[in-house]
Amino acid sequence: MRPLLFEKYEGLGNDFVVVEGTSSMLSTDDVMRICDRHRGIGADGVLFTGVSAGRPFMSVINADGSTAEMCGNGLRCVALHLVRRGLVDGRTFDVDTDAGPHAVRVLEVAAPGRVEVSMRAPSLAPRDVPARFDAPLIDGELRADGVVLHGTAVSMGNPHLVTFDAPDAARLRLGPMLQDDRRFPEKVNVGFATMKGRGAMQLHVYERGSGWTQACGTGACAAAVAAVETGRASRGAPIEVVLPGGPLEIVVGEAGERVRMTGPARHVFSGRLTLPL
Ligand SMILES: N[C@@H](CCC[C@H](N)C(=O)O)C(=O)O
Repeated sequence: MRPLLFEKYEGLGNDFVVVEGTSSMLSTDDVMRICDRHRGIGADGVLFTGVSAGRPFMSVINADGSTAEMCGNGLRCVALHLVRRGLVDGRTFDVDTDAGPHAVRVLEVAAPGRVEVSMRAPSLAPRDVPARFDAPLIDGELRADGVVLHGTAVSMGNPHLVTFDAPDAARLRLGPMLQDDRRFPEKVNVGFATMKGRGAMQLHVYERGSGWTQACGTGACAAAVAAVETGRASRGAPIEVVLPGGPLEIVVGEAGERVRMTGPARHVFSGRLTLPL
């Protein structure tokens, strides 16, 4: 029997159990049980954080126990946690992730907290996504379950496929099918976007390892990048991405530049549990 101290955070309803330490502290089974919404705490994933050799870090394990390279909403929560706990000096610092360092700025600590993240530069190169296509997939034709739709494949450090023309009625079955498409060898987060003018869109994301979520930060960035790449939105101008859990503000920089994401992060409660659950 082992005690575990944890914190519950959420960003637009994308919710996480945050643990100070490294991912080796918990087994895959522990993570799955902790994230179970009926028999555990309930979360879309577990985030591990702390400061190692003077550098803040975050690692991400999805609710099904799989590892993710990056999590946008999670990074806002971790940034808030590091400031609340006094583990960093000031409110502007870098956090190391499996997708590289990301600069964060905690704008507001009191609820509802607000954090700006300089996300890494997106890549559409198939080897980066990764995806088995000969060239970047930009509004490329896809077929799934008899439906013809168009998709753009984007890496935000983790893999995303964004479509703007999937019929609403087909979304629930297309999400899991596209996620398991063998052209995405590491699976893919699938975003279903609808433009609302050039500066706004609605987005639903079927995430790797946690299914349909209230919000996905990297998914919102990938959708904004896809909108810019396909001429639906403009570079350098804020794009409001409205997810089921609420809006994120995304700005896509010039090609090769980073994407800026700004949104809320909230501490929900602190807890202690005894493992194994
Ligand atoms: N919800 C996250 C993304 C979490 C990781 C994702 N499920 C994956 O496996 O890539 C976000 O806010 O970005």
